[in-house]
Amino acid sequence: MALAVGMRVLTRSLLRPWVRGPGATPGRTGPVAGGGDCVRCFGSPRVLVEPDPAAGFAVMKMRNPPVNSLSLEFLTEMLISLEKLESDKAFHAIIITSDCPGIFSAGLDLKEMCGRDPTHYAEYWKAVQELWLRFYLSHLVVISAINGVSPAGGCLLALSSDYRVLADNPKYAIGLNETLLGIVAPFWFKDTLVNTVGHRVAERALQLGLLFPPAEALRVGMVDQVVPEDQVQSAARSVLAQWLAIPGHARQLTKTLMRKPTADRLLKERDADIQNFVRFISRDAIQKALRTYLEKLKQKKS
Ligand SMILES: CCCCCCCCCCC/C=C/C(=O)SCCNC(=O)CCNC(=O)[C@H](O)C(C)(C)COP(=O)(O)OP(=O)(O)OC[C@H]1O[C@@H](n2cnc3c(N)ncnc32)[C@H](O)[C@@H]1OP(=O)(O)O
Repeated sequence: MALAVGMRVLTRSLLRPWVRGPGATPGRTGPVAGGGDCVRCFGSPRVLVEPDPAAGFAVMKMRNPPVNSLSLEFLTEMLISLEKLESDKAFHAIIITSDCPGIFSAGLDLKEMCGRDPTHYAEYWKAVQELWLRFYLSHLVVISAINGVSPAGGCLLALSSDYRVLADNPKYAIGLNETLLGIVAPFWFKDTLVNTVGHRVAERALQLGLLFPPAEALRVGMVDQVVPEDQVQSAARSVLAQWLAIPGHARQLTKTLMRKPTADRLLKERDADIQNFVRFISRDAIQKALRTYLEKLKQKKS
């Protein structure tokens, strides 16, 4: 409920054309982060959407610096952008990528899960569930152009797409590393991983909290392609052509056939999953583990 209200408010206030200033209207030319012009860009403070309706796709750029951590606001903005693209018949695909150098997404925002009250935890978890459900089941082709490190929730986001292209940089590790934080990946994170890499690889990766560098990620099937860093976006665009050449209804029904049983499990147990999360994350020991982890991240700098 709170998420629905939050989304309505954000839809009105944030989903505006990228063009700034008085009289800005959708469809005008405006500045793109990093220079150049962008025709018909739109978005919100944390999500820039560069549509190419003639080609049938849009690039969704995450820009929640410094690390694209998935805060409640950021999740909500991503959902709104996705919804907008899904409801426009001009779009058949999206490429999701990052605008933060070296980071695809640092995963769930630890500050949303630390030192807050149970109502907040419940609202946050509902938004995390929603993001996964919407991306995992989207009728659009979703390609991840992974141009940075992507632990935990960042990896989940990538795993929710239909195809993953990873930049070949040894720093760009990807995986569900929750156990390293002293927390547990919920069953739908686990199921998404199992569906991608198989049971044995997932079992080992989850227990050890493995973060796979590119060559390893490709070997175990966590990503579909590894390319030189400067070719991630072009490789994602190239592969999209293959996906878009398939009759849309057949591809969509097949995607649903493959993914619905996994999504249904969460849909059936959604409230219980929220309660589990709130109980788990509220435990003193878990709060302590998260605080220690955040502290370690800070100390790493000094
Ligand atoms: C019985 C079963 C019940 C199950 C119930 C459910 C249980 C809970 C499930 C929860 C699932 C959780 C999923 C997650 O996604 S948890 C998040 C995991 N993410 C990570 O481990 C990544 C942490 N970050 C890093 O490793 C590095 O920051 C990174 C490699 C991404 C970038 O390094 P870099 O050196 O470039 O940047 P800094 O480390 O200096 O970070 C810059 C600032 O950003 C802050 N930061 C980083 N990551 C996060 C984050 N995930 N959330 C919030 N904030 C983050 C970092 O602290 C720095 O902040 P300051 O500038 O203020 O110091």
